[in-house]
Amino acid sequence: MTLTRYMNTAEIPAESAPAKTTYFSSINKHLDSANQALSAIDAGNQHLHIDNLAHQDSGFELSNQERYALFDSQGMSRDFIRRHIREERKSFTPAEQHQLALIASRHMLAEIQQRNAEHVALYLSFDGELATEKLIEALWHIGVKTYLPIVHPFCPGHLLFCHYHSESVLIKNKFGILEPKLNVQDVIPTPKLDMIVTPLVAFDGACNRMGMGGGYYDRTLKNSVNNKPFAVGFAHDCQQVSHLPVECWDVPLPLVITPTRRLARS
Ligand SMILES: Nc1nc2c(c(=O)[nH]1)N(C=O)[C@@H](CNc1ccc(C(=O)N[C@@H](CCC(=O)O)C(=O)O)cc1)CN2
Ligand SMILES: Nc1ncnc2c1ncn2[C@@H]1O[C@H](COP(=O)(O)OP(=O)(O)OP(=O)(O)O)[C@@H](O)[C@H]1O
Repeated sequence: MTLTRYMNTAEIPAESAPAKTTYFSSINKHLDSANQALSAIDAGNQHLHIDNLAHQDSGFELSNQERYALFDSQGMSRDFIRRHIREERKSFTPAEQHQLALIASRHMLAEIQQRNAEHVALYLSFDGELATEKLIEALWHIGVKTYLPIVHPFCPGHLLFCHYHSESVLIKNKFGILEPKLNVQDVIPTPKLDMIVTPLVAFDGACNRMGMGGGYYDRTLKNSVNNKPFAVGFAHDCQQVSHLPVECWDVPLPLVITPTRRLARS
C-alpha cells in the first residue's frame, strides 16, 4: 500500500462543512500510530523503522464528512485570502497544533525516506504554521542533514540555507522567526539540497502556493532544475483554498503534504 492511499481528490465546499470537532475526532484515530512511528525513531529503533515507514500504509483517507471544509476563495484577492487563512491556522489550540504536526510529520518523514533525501531544508514554525520540530528531531536520528532558511543579509528578497544541528545557535530575524546565526561554513548552495519543505500560507488543488508575501521561496524555487531540489509544501488542511489567483512569478509545488493529504501536482 502506498502513500497515495490517503489522497482524496474529492473536494468538499465550505457550505457542506463538517464541524471542526468531526475533523479532530477522525484525526485522533491516527494519532497513536503517528506517535509510535516517531517515538520509535527517538528510541533508536531506526533501522526497523526506516523500512517500515517507507513501505507500510502510513496514510489514511477521510470521508467527505470528516474532511476539513475547503475555503471558497473564488474572486477574493491574494491579500484577503492571506489574512483569512493566517487567522484560521492560528485558531488551533496548542494541543491541536501538536497533534496535527505529529501526524503530518509522519507522512513527511516517509516521503523524505522514500526519496532517499540526504540534505533537507525545513523551517521553524511561527504564526500558526504546521510545526516541524518533531520531524527535524526524527531526521537527526536517522542521519538526514537538516537546513533552515536565513533571510539574506545583503540580497533583499533572497534566502540562504544553513546547516541546522543540535549545536546550532538560533537568533530571531527581522520577522521574529528563529534562524541559525550566519556562519559561512554552514551555508549550502541551494542546488545541493535534495528537498525543501516549504512553509506556505495557502495552496489550491493544483498545488499553487502563496506565502507570507516576501517572494522569498518564489525566488529560490525559480532556479530549480528538474525538480532539484524537490519542493514539498507542508501545511494544515485548513490552508487549502478552492482557487488561488496566480501571478507570473509564482512557482507551483510538485507536492503538498497535510495531516490528511498527499496532493501531487498533475
Ligand atoms: N517559518 C517561516 N520561516 C520563513 C518564512 C516563512 O514563511 N515561514 N519565509 C517565507 O518566505 C521567509 C520569511 N518571510 C516572511 C515574510 C513576511 C513576514 C511577515 O510577518 N510579514 C508581516 C509584515 C512584516 C513587516 O512589514 O515588517 C506581515 O505580513 O504581517 C514573515 C516572514 C523565511 N523564513
Ligand atoms: N522570481 C522573482 N523575481 C523577482 N521578484 C519576485 C520573484 N518572485 C516574487 N517576486 C516578488 O516578490 C513579491 C512577493 O511575491 P508573493 O506575494 O508571491 O510572495 P509569497 O509567495 O507570498 O512569499 P514567500 O515566497 O516569501 O513565501 C512580489 O512583489 C513579486 O514581484
